[in-house]
Amino acid sequence: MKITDAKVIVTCPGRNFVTLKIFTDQGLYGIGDATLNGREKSVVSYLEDYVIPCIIGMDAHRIEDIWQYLYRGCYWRRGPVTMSAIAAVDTALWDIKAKAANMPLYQLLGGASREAVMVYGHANGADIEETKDEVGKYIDLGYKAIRAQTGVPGIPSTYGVSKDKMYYEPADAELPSANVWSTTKYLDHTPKLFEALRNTYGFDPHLLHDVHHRLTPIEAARLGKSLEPYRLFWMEDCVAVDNQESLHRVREHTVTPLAIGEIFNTIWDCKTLIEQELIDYIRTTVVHAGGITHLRQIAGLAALHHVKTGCHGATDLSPVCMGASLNFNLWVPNFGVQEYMRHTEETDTVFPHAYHFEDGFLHPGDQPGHGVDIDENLAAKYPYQRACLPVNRLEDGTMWNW
Ligand SMILES: O=C(O)[C@@H](O)[C@@H](O)[C@H](O)[C@H](O)CO
Ligand SMILES: [Mg+2]
Repeated sequence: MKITDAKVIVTCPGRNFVTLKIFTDQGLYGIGDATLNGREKSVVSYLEDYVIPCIIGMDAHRIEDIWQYLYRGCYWRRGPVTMSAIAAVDTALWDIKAKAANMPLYQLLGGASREAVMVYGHANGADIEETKDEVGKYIDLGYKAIRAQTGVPGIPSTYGVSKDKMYYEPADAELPSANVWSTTKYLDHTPKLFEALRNTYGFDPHLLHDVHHRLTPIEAARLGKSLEPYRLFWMEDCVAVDNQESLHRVREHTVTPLAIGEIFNTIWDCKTLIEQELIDYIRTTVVHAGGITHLRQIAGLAALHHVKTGCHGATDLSPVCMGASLNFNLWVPNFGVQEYMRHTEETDTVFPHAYHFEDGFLHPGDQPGHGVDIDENLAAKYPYQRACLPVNRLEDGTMWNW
């Protein structure tokens, strides 16, 4: 089955999405997500100018070979732009292969290992009271796992807290908006949130929290220790892990489970953390980590070291990524949880999909392929709008991690 053509579709139904569509000589097509929040056009160019001309004429069934061709063949390996572009090709090809087999994609991976995929939602509020109410709303919706973020007194805006409760989108301006950060205030406040949540809702719901790369290892160790009585499902991105060995410091002090990896792109970015058993959940996802083909290898390495998957699933990952990820998650033996930040209604109509939510779980559906399509006419009504992720400074003006 030959690849006859491919095109990139950029649409902004509330936020930007980049989608690759690959056509074949058998009339089948497949789609893959190539969205890189705040840097979308670099992946568009990578695909249009370099990848698409190479893959036209190739055999669409040779997914592994095409992956290796794009990875080894570009010489400049790894990185978010390259790996998102490769992921889009890979996802579209798995979609095509599953359609050709007339099966949902998870059947090709090895079949379902579970009935459905546990997901976590995002509860957030300006203060502890509001966050408590929001967590309650997610419990009422049937969620078994909930991420909780709250505003910190004395800091004007905090990561993870938004007005649009269901559809949080941090890329909010043409130029990066400026946030202010205080580690001292955050470290004092956060345990109070989880104390309040456990006092109100007990220990049944899984509770998660995202630190978003803001602490040093010893500060992260202190936070992990102070959260131990509230038995979190995980503490995410507690430090910026450019220096991965530094995670030993956190591990030495706390048994709060750790999740890292949403900004990783290859198995090589995960290797130290997994092999040295410095994390409990790996956050790599289909779109930013080279597609199903590569994610499968990461999960295989993780399985050897008791590390479970916890795929990134913020709104900047399109429904196409979500569909592929759910097929992957239904199969992957060492599944942990899937993040599920809901897309807006406009986004959901641009990307008709077979996946559905029920009682805290998502199922990918049983449509042939990954079960997600794109309505190109509708997509064309929402042109690209430049949007950047924020930057973050300490109270004295020093540049910090957002
Ligand atoms: O855990 C998460 O979902 C995040 O850390 C994201 O909200 C992240 O900030 C965005 O994906 C950035 O585009
Ligand atoms: Mg995160």
